[in-house]
Parts: sequence; C-alpha cells; structure tokens
Amino acid sequence: MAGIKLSNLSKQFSIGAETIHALKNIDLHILDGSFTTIVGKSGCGKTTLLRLLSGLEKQSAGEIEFTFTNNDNRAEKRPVGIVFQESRLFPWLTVKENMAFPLFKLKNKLEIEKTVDKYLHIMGLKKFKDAYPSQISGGMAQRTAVGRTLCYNPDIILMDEPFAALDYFTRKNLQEEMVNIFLAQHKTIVFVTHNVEEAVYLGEKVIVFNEGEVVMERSVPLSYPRQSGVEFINIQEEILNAITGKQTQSLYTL
Ligand SMILES: Nc1ncnc2c1ncn2[C@@H]1O[C@H](COP(=O)(O)OP(=O)(O)OP(=O)(O)O)[C@@H](O)[C@H]1O
Repeated sequence: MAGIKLSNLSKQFSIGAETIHALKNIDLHILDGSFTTIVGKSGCGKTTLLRLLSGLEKQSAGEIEFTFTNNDNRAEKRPVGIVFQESRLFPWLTVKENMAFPLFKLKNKLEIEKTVDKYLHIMGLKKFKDAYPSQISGGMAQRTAVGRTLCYNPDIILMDEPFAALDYFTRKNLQEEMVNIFLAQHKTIVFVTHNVEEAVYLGEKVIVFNEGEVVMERSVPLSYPRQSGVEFINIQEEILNAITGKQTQSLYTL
C-alpha cells in the first residue's frame, strides 16, 4: 500500500520560444488506499500529472514522495501501474497472455495461472481468454487493460481517462466494476477524467485543476454505490462551477 505526497510540484514545457506552465506549484497529499479523481478542462495538466507520477516524465521542480505503509512487507516495491485511454494491448498476444504479461518474471506457473484466472473472472473475460485484441470490443479491450494492471498488483493505480472512448453503457458498467475493485482491495487509485459525473461517482475526493493549478479539493461524503440524488447533483454543480469559474445558483439545495 502507498500514498503520494506532492510538494511544490511544477512542470514546464518549451515549444519554440514559448514556455508552457503545465503544472504550477502543486501541493497534494493522496492518502494510502484512497480513490481520488482529477477533473478539469482540456490542457489543465491532468495527463502531465499522471506522467510525472508514473515516471514517464520528470518534473521541472518540486518533490514526489511515495509513502509506503509500515505493514507492507513485499520484497519488491511496485509503486505504480497505469491504464491509458486506449488499451495498448499487444496485438499478437491473447487476452489471457496480455493479462499475464506483467507476471513474466514469476517462476511459479501455477501462481501466474491463478492470478490471471482470478482477474479474467473479475473482469468478465473468461469466455474471451483466447481471443486476440482484434477479436474483442473496445470495452473488452479496456477490461483486459484494467485486468493486466490488477495482475501486476501495483500499490497505486493511475488511470488516464480510461473509459472516455467507450459508449455510455460500457462506461457505466466499468465504473461500477472499478468501485467493486476499490471496495474489495482498497488500492490507492488516481483517476483522471473530463467527466464531472464520473468524477463524483467514483472519487472519495475530487481534485479540480485549472491552468496547471489545484483550484478545489472536494470530499464526496456519499457511500458506494452512488446514486444520482440531490447531494450528488449539488456536488457536481459545485465542481462544475470551480472548473468554469462561474457562480450559479444551485437548482437543487438541501
Ligand atoms: N510533451 C509536451 N511538450 C510540450 N507541451 C506539452 C507536452 N505535454 C503537455 N504539454 C502542454 O502542457 C499542458 C497540459 O497538458 P496535459 O496533456 O497535461 O493536459 P490535460 O489536462 O491532460 O488535457 P486533456 O484533457 O486534453 O488530455 C498543455 O498546454 C499541453 O499543450
């Protein structure tokens, strides 16, 4: 298990003579075993943050600290696993082989088989375990990608708009599955989305970014599984206002 502490984190990019301040002095504490969603307009720095957390990109300034809990006695630390918007499966491997891929270092074939079997079952993919990525739907491919990350068993799961390209029903279904996985395993999840409803449905805390800065940290004190009721809609509106910078009178007040 692990949490994340960000102190004064900044990232700049240069495009010609222009300097883009993608992230500006971010201070955040993502708690061990928490589900955090990050929302904001296009270009506000969400993906950049995940790329820094996953080590794909180096920060310009500031610190990223992974805080491992004391009772974590795993010999090998696996801080981060990431799921992207596209599934990024290997086309020459089957669903089952794609999911087993992160376990290639393990010697114990039975252990690999057991782990993959468990997540094939959880992700509803048993029937398609021998299919190749070209033979399955976008939703199934994304399930495989989530299953592959879970097989890897990282302390922290980063998800970059993983369901954005899926149809409404498949997205709803996978959102429910993420909640079930979170409730069963209590891994630290950081989930980036454009969709405010998705952010409120999933997150224990919603963090709103605007132009590279954190403009709101909103706890969602609703139990899972969440229904769209008055409080849900009020929180959604509050977040929408923080994103747009507008102050509108809520249609639904408690
Ligand atoms: N490799 C790069 N080189 C130059 N600029 C970059 C690079 N990556 C990101 N940026 C810039 O940093 C800013 C933040 O980009 P980022 O992709 O993090 O935004 P985002 O919130 O994830 O957007 P979206 O929701 O559209 O994916 C943008 O202005 C973008 O143009």
